[in-house]
Amino acid sequence: MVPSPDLLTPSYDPWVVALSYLIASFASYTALDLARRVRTPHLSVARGWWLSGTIVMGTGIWAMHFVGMLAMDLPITIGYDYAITSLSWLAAVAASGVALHIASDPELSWRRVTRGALIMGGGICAMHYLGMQALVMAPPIQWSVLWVTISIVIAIGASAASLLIFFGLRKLQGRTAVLGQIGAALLMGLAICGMHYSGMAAASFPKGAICLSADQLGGMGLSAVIAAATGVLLLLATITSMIDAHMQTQTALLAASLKNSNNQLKEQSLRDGLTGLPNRRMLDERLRLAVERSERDGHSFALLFVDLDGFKPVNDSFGHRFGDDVLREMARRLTAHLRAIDAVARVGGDEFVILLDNQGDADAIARIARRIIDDVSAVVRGGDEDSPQEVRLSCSIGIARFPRDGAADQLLVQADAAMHAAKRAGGAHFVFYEPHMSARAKEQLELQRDLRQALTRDGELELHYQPKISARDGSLTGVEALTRWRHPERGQLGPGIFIPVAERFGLINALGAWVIEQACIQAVAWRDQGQPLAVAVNLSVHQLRQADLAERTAELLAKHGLDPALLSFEVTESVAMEDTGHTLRVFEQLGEIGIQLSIDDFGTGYSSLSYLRQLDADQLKIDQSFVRDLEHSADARAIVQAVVSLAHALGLSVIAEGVETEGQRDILSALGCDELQGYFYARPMPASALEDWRQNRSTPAPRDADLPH
Ligand SMILES: Nc1nc2c(ncn2[C@@H]2O[C@H](COP(=O)(O)O[C@H]3[C@@H](O)[C@H](n4cnc5c(=O)[nH]c(N)nc54)O[C@@H]3COP(=O)(O)O)[C@@H](O)[C@H]2O)c(=O)[nH]1
Repeated sequence: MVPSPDLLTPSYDPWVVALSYLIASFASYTALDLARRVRTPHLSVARGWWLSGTIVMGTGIWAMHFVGMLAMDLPITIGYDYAITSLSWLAAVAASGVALHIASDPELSWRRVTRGALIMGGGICAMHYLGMQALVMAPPIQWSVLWVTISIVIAIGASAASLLIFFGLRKLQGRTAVLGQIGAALLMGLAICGMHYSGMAAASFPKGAICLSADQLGGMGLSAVIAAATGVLLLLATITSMIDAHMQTQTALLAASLKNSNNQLKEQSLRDGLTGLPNRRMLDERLRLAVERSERDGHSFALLFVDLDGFKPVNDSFGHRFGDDVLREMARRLTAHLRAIDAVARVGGDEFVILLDNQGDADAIARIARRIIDDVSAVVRGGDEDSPQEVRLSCSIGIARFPRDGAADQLLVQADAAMHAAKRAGGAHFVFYEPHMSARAKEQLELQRDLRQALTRDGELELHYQPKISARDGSLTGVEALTRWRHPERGQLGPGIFIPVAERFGLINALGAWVIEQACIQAVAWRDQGQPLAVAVNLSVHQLRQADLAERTAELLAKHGLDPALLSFEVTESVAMEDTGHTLRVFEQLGEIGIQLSIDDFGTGYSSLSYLRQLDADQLKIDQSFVRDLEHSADARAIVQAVVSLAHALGLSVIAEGVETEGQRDILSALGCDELQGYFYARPMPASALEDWRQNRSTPAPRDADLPH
């Protein structure tokens, strides 16, 4: 522009211009940072960030304007009207508030960009030209329409660009996001300054003009206000970064603790709760890796199946707490023999499997097996000071080697078969697997293969139901679901045959889940027929050890819309007494979702009274061995009497199983049993037969197919 002789010619201090650009960029950076956080799902937090962002951005644009004004040097003293200056600040803040609100929307449409840019650009212009109005000049400032238009276009264009940049930045992560944000802030600073200085170019000050507001905000006062505004910006930026650092630490802590919990859960699902040793699942994984390594490197490895001799009597006579101590001690002794590459897992009550990796030498394996037997045979001391206890156990070991003894999936069965051979030889002994031991192993393998298939097919597995009868009035109180397997070649098989196979080969949880779901479906069907009947399901120890048993059960109940009062679980006494801490927790969780719990085969194990009291059970089921002897043995009657009194004292009901005769029924009723179950009333039968039986209680129930046991 050519200077006009009628106009005052302002000059600009380049350092202050640069400072105005820095302030605009800094405000943009802080505002972008705060705006990013407005998108948090927490409403109150989002509002906080929005308010801070609004103030920072508005104040930043405003401060930039006045620093820009400070950069201008006119040959007269100038000052700004207080009220209009405050209004200009408000205009900047309001425009920023609207812009941030738009920026926090999840989607940015062109309509929104246009609206946002118009409001924000309009707000900036309002701030700028109000700010210029605060400079009350006589004669007034002359305006160039062209430059005013250019400044408005720049303001709106810069606002649109800011919104687009802001949305673009959302997709960036980490360092790239920070660099992107710095770039965007520098660009926005340039746009804001561009608007300001083109707006200034639009203003001309006539020669001889005086500033009527010279006595108001100007000179040191203006500098102080700008310094304060910039201070607010800095303060907010510092607070933001402190909060951010805190949040990042919190997030990192949370992520670490989540990872930790996940690892713990994963670890727990692979470990036996009582001994802390790997469980069957983890053993399978170790085996898979050992086979892979062996096939790749040509190494051999050995699997030792270790079964404690005489553990059950110890457990029965000394109690489960001592039994648990013994198992933990045995786990420790077995582990002591291992190298880092080996593994020992607990696969059953008193059964352990040792994997000796990279070891195929029969002599070396035999030496290790001998040492294990010697160690296991050392005395175990336990109990408390008042009643110290000590026992001496031994163990039988079966050994199978890979690849010498055949396919990887048969190894465990072969080691098991060899272990049984060691037992037959009197125990405290180890035996290497020989092919002639395979008959049982082969049968077990075939059964597990067939059972795996049966679980995926319809119709081979089915539930039979055995009625439970009220001892008081003979009414039907519920049924026990008992699984049957219609094997395509072997005919009907009883659970005594296939449940142990399912347990040994890791199929029991799938089978157990199938049983619970079928029981739910049947209970719903009976309920819908208007004849609701509570169904009791037997739980295996492996199911009880599932960390999410209660959760899965609740899901099944919800899926089928079944009232938990129509489903109950039976857990044998010996299982319930093992790993008591865990059992207590699971019983509590199941109780919380409304599942009734019965302690099955009661009297065959060794239950501590205090533990029984803590257990959240509802019923004791007297084992059929006591019922069998009732009519001839005063001891059996005394035991049943004691169990009934104990149960009732603990608030539990009592059911007797295996009732086969009228005499047994009468004695059990007289002794105070609440419910009775047995062939005297009915054998387990399919659901359809049970419906007939129900309708005609006088007709003898159909016989359960003869099952091989
Ligand atoms: N984990 C799971 N265990 C299950 C499941 N289904 C069954 N089982 C358990 O298998 C064991 C054998 O069961 P089963 O061969 O079905 O025998 C049951 C009855 O048929 C039998 N019974 C019933 N009344 C009498 C009788 O008067 N005399 C007599 N000699 N036997 C009788 O008793 C068995 C029921 O026992 P219990 O469970 O203790 O009530 C057995 O331990 C089942 O628990 C399954 O799905 N999962």
